[in-house]
This record gives sequence, C-alpha cells and structure tokens, in this order.
Amino acid sequence: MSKPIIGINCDYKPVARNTPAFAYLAAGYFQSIYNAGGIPLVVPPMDDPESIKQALDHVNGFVMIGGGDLDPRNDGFMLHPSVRPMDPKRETSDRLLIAEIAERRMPILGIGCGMQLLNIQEGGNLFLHIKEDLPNAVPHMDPHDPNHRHTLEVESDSLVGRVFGDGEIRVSSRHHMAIDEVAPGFRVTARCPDGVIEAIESEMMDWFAIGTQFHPECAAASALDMRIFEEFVDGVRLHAEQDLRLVA
Ligand SMILES: N[C@@H](CCC(=O)NCCCC(=O)O)C(=O)O
Repeated sequence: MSKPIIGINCDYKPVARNTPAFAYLAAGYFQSIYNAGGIPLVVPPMDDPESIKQALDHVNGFVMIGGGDLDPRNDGFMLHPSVRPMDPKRETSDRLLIAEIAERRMPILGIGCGMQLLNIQEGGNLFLHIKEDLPNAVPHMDPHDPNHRHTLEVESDSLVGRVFGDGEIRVSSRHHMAIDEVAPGFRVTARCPDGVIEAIESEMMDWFAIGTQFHPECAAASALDMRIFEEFVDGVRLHAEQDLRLVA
C-alpha cells in the first residue's frame, strides 16, 4: 500500500480585537505522523455532519489532538471552577468526528483531550480536577514547564507495553482532568504510579483504537514516544490493506 493518510483535527481560536480567527495545531502532531510513514491531513473544525463524513472518506485513520478542556455540561455534568472549556467551534467538530470515527470503527489515536473524548464517546467519564478528585496524585502539569514529565507503568501485553518495554519510563504530561471510568470495550494499558490512567486501548477485534493522556508528539519526545506513532501508522496501514483485500 502507498502511505496511509491520517486525518488530524486542530484547535481553534476565535477572532480577537487585533487578530483573525485561527485554526492551528502543534507541529509535533503532523510531523510525528509524517516521520512514522503516514501522510497527515488536517481537518479544520466543521459543524456539518455530512462534511465530516465526506472528509473521513478520504483518510485511513485519525489522530485526535490535545487541547483545552471538554465542557462537562455537554455530558450532563456541572461546570467545575477549574475547567477552561475549549472553543465550542472545536468541541462541536471534535464530537462529530469522534462519533463518526467510532461508527466506522476507524483506527484512532487519541492524545490528551483526544483520549478523554474517545473515552466519553464510548460511555466512560472523567475526573474534572485531579487535584480535588485524586488529592494524593503527583503533579500532572506545570504551567511553567511545558515539558513537565512523570513516570509511567505499562501493561506489557499492550501497544504502549511493546513500545516502552521494561525500565523507567518518563512521559510528557499536561493535564488536570483524567479518565475515571473506562469506556466499555477498552482497557487501561498504562498508569502513572499514583494511579492516574495514562493510556487505554480497545479490546474489540474490529477496532484499532488507542489513547494516551501523555504527549508522545511533544517537542521533547523520546525515540520511544516516536514508536507510538510508528505502531499506530503501521496499524492503520495493516487495517487499510485488510479493507482492500475485503473489497477485492
Ligand atoms: N485539557 C485537558 C486535556 C489535556 C490536554 O489535551 N493537554 C494538552 C494541552 C494543550 C496542548 O499542548 O495540546 C486536561 O487538562 O485534562
């Protein structure tokens, strides 16, 4: 197969007094896909389900990027004082994307709030503020250090387990929310030693879906972080080749 095409959503900043509205994403997201042998295709925020479906017709897999907070009111919860909702234009588009990706069982890598949205979409839920919900947790973000890291414990029989193997693992962490109840059909494959969930993956035979709370795309990513993208792009390629054989 030629290179798999991997869709990526992006963030959105509305027009301000002296600046136009922007759609943007950290370069690490598309660069990591490109370096792993995929072709990144950025999908800007859209609010029309048919446009979302047509865009997804042109990609083999999807990466849901990190960003601000998902608005808990969209899932029937109260707004928490610590929650800084992402722009509604982005969240509306992300929720349309994740619903269609789930419907199609399209291969997906959710990162940060992308993993949180995957978990919510499939019936799980979130802690809205680690500091309150898990007071004994270690810091999972440092406003003064974008490269804040913490250690990780992985399940060996998982994608992150294959990638990181044994030995001490330190990953980039920038979050104050976290998965509480894991969605049905998914399992936890990595935790911070304080118990905070740091990776999930699908147990369903028909869906290659993984999520990381940590950021393997970050500027300080290690070679092992990069392997997450290589495993994902290889999985997307395999899935696409299987699809081609089915229709042949
Ligand atoms: N905002 C949520 C999700 C965490 C997340 O996606 N962090 C990324 C920060 C922005 C970026 O660098 O892309 C939370 O805090 O839990």
